[in-house]
Order: sequence, then structure tokens, then C-alpha cells
Amino acid sequence: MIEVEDLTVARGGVTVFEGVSLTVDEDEFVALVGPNGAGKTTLLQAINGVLEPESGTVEIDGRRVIDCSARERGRLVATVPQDTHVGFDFSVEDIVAMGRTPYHTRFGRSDREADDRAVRRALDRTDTARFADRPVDEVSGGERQRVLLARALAQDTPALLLDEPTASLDVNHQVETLSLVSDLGASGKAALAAIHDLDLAARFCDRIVLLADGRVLANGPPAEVLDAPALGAAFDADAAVTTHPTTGTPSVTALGERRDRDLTVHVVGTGRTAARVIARLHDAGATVTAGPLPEGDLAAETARARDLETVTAPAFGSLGPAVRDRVSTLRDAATALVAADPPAADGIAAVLDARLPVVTVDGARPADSGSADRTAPNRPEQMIRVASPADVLEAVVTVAPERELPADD
Ligand SMILES: Nc1ncnc2c1ncn2[C@@H]1O[C@H](COP(=O)(O)OP(=O)(O)OP(=O)(O)O)[C@@H](O)[C@H]1O
Repeated sequence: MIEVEDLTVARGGVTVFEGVSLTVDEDEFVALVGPNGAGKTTLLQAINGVLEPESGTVEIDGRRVIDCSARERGRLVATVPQDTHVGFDFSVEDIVAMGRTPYHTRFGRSDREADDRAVRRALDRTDTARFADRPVDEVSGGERQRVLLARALAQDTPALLLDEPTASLDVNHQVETLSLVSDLGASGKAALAAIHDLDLAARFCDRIVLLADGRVLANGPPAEVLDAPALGAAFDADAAVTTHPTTGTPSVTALGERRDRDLTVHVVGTGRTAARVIARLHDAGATVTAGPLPEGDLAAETARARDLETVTAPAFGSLGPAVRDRVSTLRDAATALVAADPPAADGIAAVLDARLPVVTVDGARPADSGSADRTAPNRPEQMIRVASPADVLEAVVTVAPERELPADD
């Protein structure tokens, strides 16, 4: 178990982080995420005893790391560094065998068989046995990264630290490496990895610790930590968090910095078209509200991922008065409506009677909704139909160029 308590570390006289506390249990794989320069590498180096903290403590299995000899530390914690440059011309197998050094006495190897077993097993588990005899400086960067993981596994420690363990790996080996570390976690190691890829962190780690602004901003299960506002605060950029359709774990898309526009748009609709409309308008800087959206629909998920104000309702059935009221409130604050493949006449009528400028996208035709007389916008030029969500922003700006609410009659 790794226990970090109230840790403050400085580099070059500048405090990198302050008062950081976290634990990694012996059966856990925890991801350390955060923007460049947040101090992830620094924290890992303070945990493995390379850096001495200004204050606070690090214990592994109840032992204060800073008080341990190098050999004792080598039996407690193994590290896979970010920089995979090895610097000497040993074979892959020799490098992996170096992981056994903490178990050797000054008189040599005490248990040759245990060493050989550990090295062989580490080579096999990391898929590096195939090139065990090759000089380490003649294997690729990704292969070398796995060799260093093998060396760390051969070290056979209760704690494993990894600094960007998948940075040079192809997609297949990224997944294999993180599955392996996750299995190691499950089999009794405390594993902590600095990971930039948030999707991979969410998929393989039990918990995510978000380090930013010199402190721990969030610490919890991936679905809790990876929410759009927290990521926005940590990374200084807008992010959309959705559920990955294949893995079912949170998936993060960075949207870059948004330029806010003086444009408030209410979207009603379903499916892919409405989802793309919502994403397009929000990502272009408009304030977007939406609803009624069918629960579980892609459009609802897209809006939720962007932390937008929405009203959802069961996919089938008519809208209750509470839903209608909430939709009306959102709609009344908007300068334009966008109807994108609306679900039913009932749904679209609830919003279109606002007499706001309307943009319809794709198959959405309010005139076909059966209540055209009641829903027709007050001026024909305030209604535009476009074929693709890609054109929705331009259309909205055309029908509602100014931020002014049309008069209610
Ligand atoms: N050897 C050093 N001497 C002085 N300052 C350093 C040193 N190494 C790193 N720093 C500074 O410490 C801070 C934290 O760096 P660190 O490498 O720990 O961040 P990180 O979160 O791992 O970043 P990245 O995601 O870019 O790898 C940065 O401001 C960095 O410039």
C-alpha cells in the first residue's frame, strides 16, 4: 500500500505542489492525470524516494521511503520511467535482470533460481521474450518501454510506479500493457501511473487522481473525476465527456478553448442529427439548452457530456405539465430554436409555439407536425431549413442575428 500524506515538493526553489495526500491500496491501479507541468513526474519521484519532499511523508507497506536504504527501496517500489533511454549496450535480458539487484548481497546472487524465474516471467508477461537477446539500444522505443516494465516486474515489489507507460506504444500494446498493470493491481500490487490518455485511464484504472494547480483537484472513480467542469478547470479547456460505446467507460474529447458567443439556442430533436447540432452549436461558443430530449438518446448524452441545461422525458408517451413548463422556461430564454429530427408532433409543438426564429435540420419539418397554424413562426424569413448539422450555426446567425427576444403576443 502506498500512503502519501500532506506532501509538499519543490523543484529549483519553486513549489510544484502542496499538501498532496493520496493512498493506493495493494489491489488497486490508480491513474494520476493532469496538465503538463502539474507535477505528476515529481510526485512519482517523491514516492520512490528520488526527490526529498519539503514536508509530508510517503510510506509503502508502512515503511517511510525516505528512511530506507537504496536496496530496501528497491524491494519496496519499482518505477517505469518516462524517459526510456537506457544509455548502455546491454541485452534486453540483462536489463530485465537488473531488476533483481535489490535482492543480491554484496557477495553476489543469493537465489539464482528465483532471479531466473522472475526474469523469465517478466519477459513473458511483457511480450519481450522474443527479443531478449537483442541489444537494448537496437529495439524500438515502444519495445524499450516494455523492457523497462519487465525490469520493474522482475523487481517484484509491492508498489509499482509508471510514468506515461503507454507513451510510445502502439494501440494494441497500450491496451495489453494497461491490462497487465491492471491484473497486477488485482493480484496484490499497488500500482500508480501517470497517464495522459484519459480514456485509457478511465478504462483500466480503479481510481483517478487529478493533479492540477499544485494540488489534488479530484480523487475518485473515473466516472466521478472525469466530469466536464472538473476537466475544464484542470486543463483550461472545454471537454466533452461521453460514455464510450464499446468499453462503456467515460470517454473525453477535448474541445479546445471556446469563444463565447452572444447567442442562446434551444434545441429540440432526437438522435444523431440533434446530437451533432448540439455539439456544433456548443463547440462554436453558443449557449445551448435542449429538450424535450428522449431519455438515453444520443442527443441527451451529447448535451449531458457538455454539462448543458436540458429537459429529458421518456422516449414514448406525451409530455407532462412539469416537463412542458421547464421546456418553456428554457425556450423563452433562447434567441432561436433549432428543431433537429424532432421526435413527435407533441414534442415539437411544445417548443415551436414560442414563435421564435426556427432553424430546422434534416428531416425535421414543423409544417408536417399537424399544428402548423399554431406553430408557424411569426415571420417567414425567421425560418430556415438546412440539410446538415454542419450548416446550423450559419443558419441560426441568419435568423437571429441580434440577441433580442421576439415580442410575445
Ligand atoms: N529538474 C527540474 N528542475 C527544476 N524544475 C523542474 C525540474 N523538473 C521539472 N521541473 C518543473 O516542475 C514542475 C512539474 O514538472 P513535472 O515534470 O513533475 O510535471 P508533469 O505533470 O509530469 O508534466 P508532463 O505532463 O509534462 O510530463 C514543472 O513546472 C517543471 O517545469
